[in-house]
Amino acid sequence: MALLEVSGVTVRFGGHRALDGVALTADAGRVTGLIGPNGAGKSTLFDVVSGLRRPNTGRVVLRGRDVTRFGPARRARYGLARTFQRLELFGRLSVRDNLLVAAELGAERRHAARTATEIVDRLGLGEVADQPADALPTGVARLVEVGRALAVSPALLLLDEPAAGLDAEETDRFAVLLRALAADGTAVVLVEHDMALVMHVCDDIHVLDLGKVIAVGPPDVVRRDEAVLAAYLGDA
Ligand SMILES: Nc1ncnc2c1ncn2[C@@H]1O[C@H](COP(=O)(O)OP(=O)(O)OP(=O)(O)O)[C@@H](O)[C@H]1O
Repeated sequence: MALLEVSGVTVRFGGHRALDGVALTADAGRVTGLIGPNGAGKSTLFDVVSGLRRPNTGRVVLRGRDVTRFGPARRARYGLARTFQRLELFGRLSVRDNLLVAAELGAERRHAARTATEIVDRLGLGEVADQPADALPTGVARLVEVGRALAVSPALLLLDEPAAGLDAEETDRFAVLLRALAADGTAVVLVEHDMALVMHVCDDIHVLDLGKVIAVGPPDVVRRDEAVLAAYLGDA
């Protein structure tokens, strides 16, 4: 059984179907890409999976449990964590304290300080650990945002455009981190516009266009799919 199984999800905003019968699965130990042109419905699907938006139809099953009616906090207790496109850091708190606050929400809150230190090391944030978050360049702030999600040791990690603002070297390091997280058994779902990164790190990719899944498969298959090429050319 997949760690995350989304089926038949429809979300309507007035007369507009932002999602239309969407299915998505994500497995432990794999990086699953979720791509598509602007407005395809990626963030809306993340909102449905994380419990911020109730779908009009469809189900979200996490670790075998139907969580469709659960709110975000209850889903977090089932092992779900996410990052947002818009950064959600506490600007005046240091990087370490941002991580600490997040770690104190997790099951291992007694070891929060140790967890924060481990994440500082893992993400290479040592030099900025004592700086306030609002003094950070965007790329580094995004890494801290990922660190906050990691602080609760999630089974399912949803990342919404985590590489936006990273330079080439930071992106390479980030790719290594994503593969390491998967190797540790995390199910990672990645929404990302950096296609080179997506094609490099993902095991499987779901492609959304205008609220529908138009292709699913490994990178080599998806990148040659005619419907996918047409959707992206239409966006250009
Ligand atoms: N709160 C809302 N009210 C009305 N329409 C919305 C709302 N949120 C999203 N939409 C619409 O739903 C569609 C899907 O939006 P969504 O943000 O999920 O796309 P996306 O794939 O994440 O796009 P991007 O890559 O630009 O972030 C778009 O047409 C968008 O305008």
